[in-house]
Amino acid sequence: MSTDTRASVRIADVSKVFFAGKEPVWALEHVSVDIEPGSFTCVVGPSGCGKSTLLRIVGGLETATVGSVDVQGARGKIPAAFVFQEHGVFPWFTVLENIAFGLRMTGVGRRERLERSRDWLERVGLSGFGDSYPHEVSGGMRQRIAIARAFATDSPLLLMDEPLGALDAQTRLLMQEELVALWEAERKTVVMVTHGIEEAILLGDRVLVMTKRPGQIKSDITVPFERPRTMELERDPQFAELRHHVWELLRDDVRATAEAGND
Ligand SMILES: Nc1ncnc2c1ncn2[C@@H]1O[C@H](COP(=O)(O)OP(=O)(O)OP(=O)(O)O)[C@@H](O)[C@H]1O
Repeated sequence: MSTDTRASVRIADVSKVFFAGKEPVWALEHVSVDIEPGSFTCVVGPSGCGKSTLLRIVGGLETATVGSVDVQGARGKIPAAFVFQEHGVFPWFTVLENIAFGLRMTGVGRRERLERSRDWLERVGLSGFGDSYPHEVSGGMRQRIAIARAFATDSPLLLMDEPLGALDAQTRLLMQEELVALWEAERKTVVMVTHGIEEAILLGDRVLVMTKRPGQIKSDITVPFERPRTMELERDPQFAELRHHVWELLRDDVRATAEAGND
């Protein structure tokens, strides 16, 4: 494995304020996290606590008001590849062209682009759909395209914002297993925002639990389960215990957020 596939992230005392309406909105306050190369970090927290903002700051789509983010090892042209919940694929490109898009942006030649994209097409189970357009495939398949595109780039850092959030419950379960297997084969550095506690524990090496807004890191949990992991893990009593622990950490802040009507 080349060292290109690994990136580390140092988030140092990051705070973020938005000035959009009458009042400034503090989205994040004093967030410090070190992310190890090749690790899978999941971020959970109440709605509107600043999870996406944190991810966007790490990926350079937003700037921190205070503090800094340092990404090491991201030497390619695309320092971080994003996967969003929806609208992550271009409707005017075929499935194969969508996967190849990230490679095109990094200047990979046509032949290699096609080769790598076809490989990824197969790895995400879409071999027969290379020439289809996104509207011709299911929502689950569209997310597979977005995930394949992110993995196919040379970016050593993948930032995923609720990548499975728009899928129906059963497709989501299947995709969780697929995602964990893909990642275990690649070991890129991943930071993933999710509302799913089970998902975070199944996929992550580590779960960062955030407080309500302004988001702070309330707890930094190391997930103790061996890899490779499958859904079977959910039957482990230790899994249930950890899920309960994370929910206990979240419950009051989730309730307070809901009662305040924050989104
Ligand atoms: N560009 C922006 N301008 C103004 N306010 C913003 C902007 N982006 C985010 N916010 C506000 O910052 C806060 C944090 O938003 P963010 O989307 O990061 O939360 P989140 O935890 O990802 O939410 P959710 O779980 O609901 O997706 C929210 O109150 C949001 O309204």
